[in-house]
Amino acid sequence: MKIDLNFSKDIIKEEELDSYEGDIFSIHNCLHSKDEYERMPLGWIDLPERYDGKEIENIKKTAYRLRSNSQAFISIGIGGSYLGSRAAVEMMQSDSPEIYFSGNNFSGTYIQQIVNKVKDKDFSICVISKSGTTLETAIAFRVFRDMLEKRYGKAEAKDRIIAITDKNKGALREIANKEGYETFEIPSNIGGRYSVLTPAALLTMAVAGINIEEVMKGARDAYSSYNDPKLQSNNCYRYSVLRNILYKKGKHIETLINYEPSMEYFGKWWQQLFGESEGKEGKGIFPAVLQFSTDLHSMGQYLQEGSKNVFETIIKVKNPPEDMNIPCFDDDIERLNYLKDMTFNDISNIAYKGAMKAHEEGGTPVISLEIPAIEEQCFGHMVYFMEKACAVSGYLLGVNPFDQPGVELYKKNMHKLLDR
Ligand SMILES: O=P(O)(O)OC[C@H]1O[C@](O)(CO)[C@@H](O)[C@@H]1O
Repeated sequence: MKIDLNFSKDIIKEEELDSYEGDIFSIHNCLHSKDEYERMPLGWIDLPERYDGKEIENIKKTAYRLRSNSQAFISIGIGGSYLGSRAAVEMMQSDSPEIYFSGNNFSGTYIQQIVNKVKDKDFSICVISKSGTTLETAIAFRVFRDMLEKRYGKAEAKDRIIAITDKNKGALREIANKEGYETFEIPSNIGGRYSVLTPAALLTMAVAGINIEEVMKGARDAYSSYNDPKLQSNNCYRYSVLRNILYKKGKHIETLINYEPSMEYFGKWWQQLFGESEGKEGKGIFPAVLQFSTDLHSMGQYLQEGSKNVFETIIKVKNPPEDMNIPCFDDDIERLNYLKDMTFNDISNIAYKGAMKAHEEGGTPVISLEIPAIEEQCFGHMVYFMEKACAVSGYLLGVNPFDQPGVELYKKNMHKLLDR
């Protein structure tokens, strides 16, 4: 598969893109060099090529067991230990068990609601934290671990708890070793927001019935498609360059727009990926997520006539999984029978074209990415496309796209206030 990329040609000229050829060539060689691989957490870059097939088999086995003994499954984690799996589940889950996500906020209401939902069901959990110390995750884990132990006794509860964390470090690794939980590893050279193609997200996906081998196949396909140092033929690098050109033209906000509601969490995953990677040293594009046509009726006003510091990146799905005809009635009071030969997706396409034209005319540049379908291979491909585009964007901007020093400050303040 491939991601097709188009952009507003009257706002960005091909020559502007071409002028980045040399920079891209150097960044490509740097990212793929042995030195950089040893210096930076770049384990994700060749992961689709070298991943451990045995581990995928083990994930599938564990997922099979959990799917057969659980009506509900709770995936506990935040940020990179949450958003990728939720994105996949919302896009592709088709059957049971019910999947809940916890440990991603401090809301007492939210956690109580999940407790209420699973209290009369057989359930199991996985707790995901690379550092093993994230407070949101750790306290939610306490709640559900306690519930499981009270319900099933310690021995059976143990078989319903999976811990996904660093190989050696952190409190979660310590607990898992002490209690004898089954564990999977988040490789130390892959940061949280780049960890979708590791057990961090793959286990939850597999429990949701998603074919993780196909996800990896899509990522492998993307790995070879975007392993080309030539800017002209590499859509992933072209996307990074377009963003950089627009940033330099004063477009400091990028909105990722989906027309499929099931892709909302893919947008949120993308938002963390780019926000945490680029937003530092007083630099970076602010990533925002919009859902069309819903938000055309609210934020569409801003995009059309508001400050001219925004650009749009639209993800268009060529063949959405479902469609429906527009119903036709004899009396036709609302005068809608003229749509009789159309489907919902036909109208969505027309809304897409109409909004894109209007926004471009209003001075908001549009990059459009087209994917063939919402399915496993496309998901894996898109994840890899965005991860690599994000790393290249960070290098173009001159920031380290793999750290997040700003997030640590919030944690420090919170712990001080909690009197730890
Ligand atoms: O997997 P962990 O260590 O719990 O971290 C979760 C998330 O928290 C952050 O560190 C931010 O606090 C993200 O970078 C990360 O994805």
